Parts: sequence; C-alpha cells; structure tokens
Amino acid sequence: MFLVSVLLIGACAVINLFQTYVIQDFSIFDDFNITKSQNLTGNVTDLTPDLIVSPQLFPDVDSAPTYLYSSVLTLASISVFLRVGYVLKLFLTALALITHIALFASTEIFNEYHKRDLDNEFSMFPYAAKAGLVLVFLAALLHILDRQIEFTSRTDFLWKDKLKFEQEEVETMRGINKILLENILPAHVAEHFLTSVASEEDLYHERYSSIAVMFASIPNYKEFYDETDVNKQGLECLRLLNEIICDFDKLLLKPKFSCIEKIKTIGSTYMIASGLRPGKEDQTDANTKEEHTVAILVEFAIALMTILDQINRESFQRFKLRIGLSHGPVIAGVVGAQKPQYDIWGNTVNVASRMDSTGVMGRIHVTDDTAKVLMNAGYVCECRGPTYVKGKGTLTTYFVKTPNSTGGL
Ligand SMILES: Nc1ncnc2c1ncn2[C@@H]1O[C@H](COP(=O)(O)OP(=O)(O)OP(=O)(O)O)[C@@H](O)[C@H]1O
Repeated sequence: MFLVSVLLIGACAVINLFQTYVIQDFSIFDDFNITKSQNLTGNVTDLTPDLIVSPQLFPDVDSAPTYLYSSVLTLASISVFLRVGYVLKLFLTALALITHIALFASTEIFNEYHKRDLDNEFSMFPYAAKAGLVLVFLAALLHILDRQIEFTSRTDFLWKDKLKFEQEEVETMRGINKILLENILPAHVAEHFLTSVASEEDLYHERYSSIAVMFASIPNYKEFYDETDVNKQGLECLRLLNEIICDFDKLLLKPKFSCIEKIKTIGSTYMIASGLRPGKEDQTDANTKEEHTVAILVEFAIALMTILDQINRESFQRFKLRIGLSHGPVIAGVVGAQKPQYDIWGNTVNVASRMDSTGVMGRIHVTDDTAKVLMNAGYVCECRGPTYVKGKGTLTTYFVKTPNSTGGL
C-alpha cells in the first residue's frame, strides 16, 4: 500500500514537474521577442527562422485540467493508500496542497486557460484559484474520511485485541477446568465430558471384560484414630492419613503405573483398578494383557507397603496394609450431576473388597482365578485354603508372596 501510494505520488509529481519544466522552458521565447501567449497557443509561425522548436514541446492550453487531475490523484493516493497516523497524513496533504497551489499560481498556462474560458459563468475567478479551491475542499473531505476510517480501524483493533485477550482467558480457564476434571475423573473420561455436551440423563459408562481391582486398607488406623485434645480432636490423625494417601497418590505418577486408576478412598481404604482404558482392550493378546493388568497391581501393592514402612519409621507408627485383589469383568461409569464420581461396579469389585476384608495385615489376598494368572506371570502364591466369604460362600483363596511377606495365615 505504502509503495503504491509512493509510486502514485511520485508519478503525479513527475507529470506536474514535467509540465512545469516545459512551461519554464518557454522563457527562451522572451529572447526571441515572442510573447508567451503566442507560444502557448501553439502558434509557431512567428518564430525566427533559426529557432527550430518542435511543436510537441509546447504544452497545449487544454492540458491545464490535467494539472488539477494529477493533484487530485496525489491527494487521493495520500489519503487512500498511506497507512500512517492522521496527523502525518494531514501534514503530507497540506504539503502536497501548498506545493500544487503554488504551482498553479506560478504557471502561465492557467492564465491562458482562464482567458480562453472567459465566457464561462465562473470566469470572474482565475482558473488557478478555482483549482486551488477544489483541492482545498477535496483535502478537507479526505481528511474527514481519514478521521472516520482511523476511528473505525482503532475501534476494530481494540475489539480484536479484547477478543484475543478473552479467547486466551477462555483457553486458560479450559486448561484449568481440564486439570481439575482430570483430578476427579480419569483423563479419558474428563476428555469425554470436556468435548461432548452430555445431558444429565445420559449415563456415561464403559464395559470391561477383564480388569483388576485392589482394595488396600490400613485396619490398625482405626485404633490409632482418636479425638483428644492432644491430637487436636483427631486433626493430627487425619493429617497423618492425608500424608499416607498423598504418598500413595504420588506413586501413580510413575510411568510404569500409568495404567492404574485411583477410584477413591473409603476411610483409610485405598481403592484402585488397572486396565481401565477404553478401546485399548484388543490391542494385545488377551492373556498377556490380563497378566499385566493383575501383575501391575501386585507391583503397586508392594510399592505401597514399602512407602507405608517408610512412613512408619518416620512417624513411629506400626501401620500395616491389608490388601485384597481380584480380576474380571466390571462396568465403569460416572454417577451424579453435582460432584460427579467415576466408579466401578460388579462382582469383581465385590470380591476384591471381600478379599480385603477377609485378608490378613501385611499380605495380598487373592482369589484362586487371580492366583492362577499371577502364577503364570511368575509370582509365587501360597494357598490359604477354604475361606468363608460373605455372599459368595467358601472360596479357596491365596496369598501372594512378596519380599516383605510376614506370613500369618
Ligand atoms: N464401587 C464400590 N466401591 C466401594 N466398595 C464397593 C464397591 N462395590 C462393592 N463394594 C464393597 O464390596 C463389598 C461387597 O459387596 P456386596 O454387594 O457383595 O455385599 P453387601 O451385601 O453390600 O455387603 P455388606 O452388607 O457387608 O456391605 C461391600 O462391602 C461393598 O461396600
């Protein structure tokens, strides 16, 4: 735009200068006692024979309006194409206006044109004055338009700037919402709620043919919990439980435990599941997947025990984990409109919970099906024998041998 404007202004200036230059050259006719009026009419018959001047060099009086047109073009190109502040534009317009009007006033061609145009009703005004007036009006009009366009452009810019700022704010809020939602829901479920408009009636659910569920409780936490003045009505006990749970949560951040999903804490019981990844069930061989799903929970359980031992050493406590593990089909879903909760249901969950409640402190208690999978994966399982499980009858259950197994059937 700037280049176009400069080119146009330059072209107009060249036209004007060229014409002026030719006119100025007519001063040579003075030396030959020839009046300019004679020359300007293009009459060359009175020239002395030794002066040969090409008739084309004489500007035609009829070309006087082209001065005005090129001046109009100059002002228009300053106004339309130059993308600068209105003050600078005004300055350039004024400069162009003064230059052009001065040019009109100083060149004879306008007088000649005026003389030829005497029968016109506005002929009492010299043509240069009329042209100047037209240019002044045009400059004023263009200036008003410039101000309007600049005002619109500035408002537009401010709106765009505000919109950009608001869009960035929306993106930031979206990011925060995502982080918050991912803290209460698994990442893939959070993604579902962030990307789709789900109504309250739509129940979000997933079916899995084989996932592993683990309940890890601290049975002796109940004995530790006490509401006395010494521990600020139970606050200190809660603080320690929070520390334990937070340390457990940190374990989940390890890449090797990325397939494990924390479901919730129920009192001092930590409930997790592995294999809750929709669409990824068929990717590997079913048996290998099942072994990995169960084995990773055993790995996690061993890590939890190690962490709790560490906390015991630091806080002079004797907490022990009692772990129940089972695997099989479950149904997962999100329930509730306010504070929605992702949870899993099914016989597998009930059995895992029972394995915990009927288990032994410091040991991982599993069903015979789960024990078989673990033994295939290379773990050693000790048969506990027949165990009565409420609602299920008598089941043969196993303890998984771990580096820190304390025995005790
Ligand atoms: N999604 C879940 N979250 C937490 N605990 C669960 C979940 N599903 C089942 N349980 C627990 O599993 C255990 C076994 O459930 P089940 O339905 O077999 O028995 P129940 O009759 O409800 O048992 P109880 O009356 O002893 O609680 C229950 O203690 C229940 O609290």
